[in-house]
Amino acid sequence: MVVTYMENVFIQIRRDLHQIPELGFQETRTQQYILNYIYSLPKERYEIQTWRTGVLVKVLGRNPIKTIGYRADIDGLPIEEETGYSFASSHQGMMHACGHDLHMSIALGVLTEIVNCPIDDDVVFIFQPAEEGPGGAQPMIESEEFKRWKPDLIFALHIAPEYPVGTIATKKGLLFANTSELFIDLKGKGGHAAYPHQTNDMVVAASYLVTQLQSIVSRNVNPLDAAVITVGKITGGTVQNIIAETARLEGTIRTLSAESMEKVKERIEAVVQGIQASFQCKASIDYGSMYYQVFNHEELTAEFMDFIREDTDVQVIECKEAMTGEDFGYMLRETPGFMFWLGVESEYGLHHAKLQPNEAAIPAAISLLTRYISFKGTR
Ligand SMILES: CC(=O)N[C@@H](CCC[C@H](N)C(=O)O)C(=O)O
Repeated sequence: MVVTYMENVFIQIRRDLHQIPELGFQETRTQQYILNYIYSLPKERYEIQTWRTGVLVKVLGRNPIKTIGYRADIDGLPIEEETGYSFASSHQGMMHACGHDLHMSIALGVLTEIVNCPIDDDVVFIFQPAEEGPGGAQPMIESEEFKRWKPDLIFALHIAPEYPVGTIATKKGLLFANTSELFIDLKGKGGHAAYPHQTNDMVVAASYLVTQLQSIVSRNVNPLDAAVITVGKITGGTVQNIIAETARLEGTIRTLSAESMEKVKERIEAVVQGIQASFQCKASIDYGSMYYQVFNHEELTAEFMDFIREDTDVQVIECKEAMTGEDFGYMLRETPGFMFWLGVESEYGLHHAKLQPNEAAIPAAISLLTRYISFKGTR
């Protein structure tokens, strides 16, 4: 494959951004990088606004009737990178392990193409903070800056390590699950490791709790209506010979339906009450941030899939829904549009310290999305 100068630019941008991952609402260096790049483009072709650590750019159409929205998320994850890249994260304990570095570089590539070759309609590029948490989409939608340029249709992509480069996967209707974070704090009575009868051990209570939580999905949720409870982190205790007075579970709940989310939460509360009674401890539950499901607009999704089938050499796959969460669901609740997976073929998956997306997906996506936006926004 011949890599052109332009392709190299956006691969380099991905690498630059990969080195500076920042957590939700702390993306100040990322924001500055995006702003600096956009300021290098011809100024008469676009308008720009910032919102917290996000950026909104309106590329002005020649004769606009509608506004097309394209959203890219910009935050990283609290993971210590293990890729061995020469351009690995320079921020200790943080990594772009969910591909938002590619999301940003692709969006900047499409933005550049549309600036250089304007279409009829306006296109708003939304660089949104805090997708991984605590959720930037909902407060961004409520902002004056977003309302000022509210799109008439909107789309977003997410990289997919399991699909080859040159593949798009999506479906009409439900694509991603409803999510809720889950934090459970346990407080018992600590003490000497040799005197367990004088204590209420929160390491033991937390262990029982994790095990009991597993029975909710297998025994309380209709097996045809999928759900997930994952406890991703447990902390508790201080040292090997002291019985732990406190423990904390951090996790996430995923359900395909809103009803199952209610049911799962009811059952978690009941199980936690049982733990309080059996271990004579106090427990508190905090659901953190919740994301609304990603539900793709029927006609726009079908049109996008047909566009790919007819107009490009990219392969389109009709995929199943996934238990991933995305706060882009809030944008789709307000504005018709869709989300899709972009194949980047990596041996290691999303949220893995060795995620290594194939960068050939960057120019391919820039080309495809530029053509799609031109098709939607040119009369
Ligand atoms: C695409 C993706 O991986 N999204 C995240 C969204 C996280 C939502 C929230 N922090 C939670 O954990 O519930 C995901 O983990 O699916």
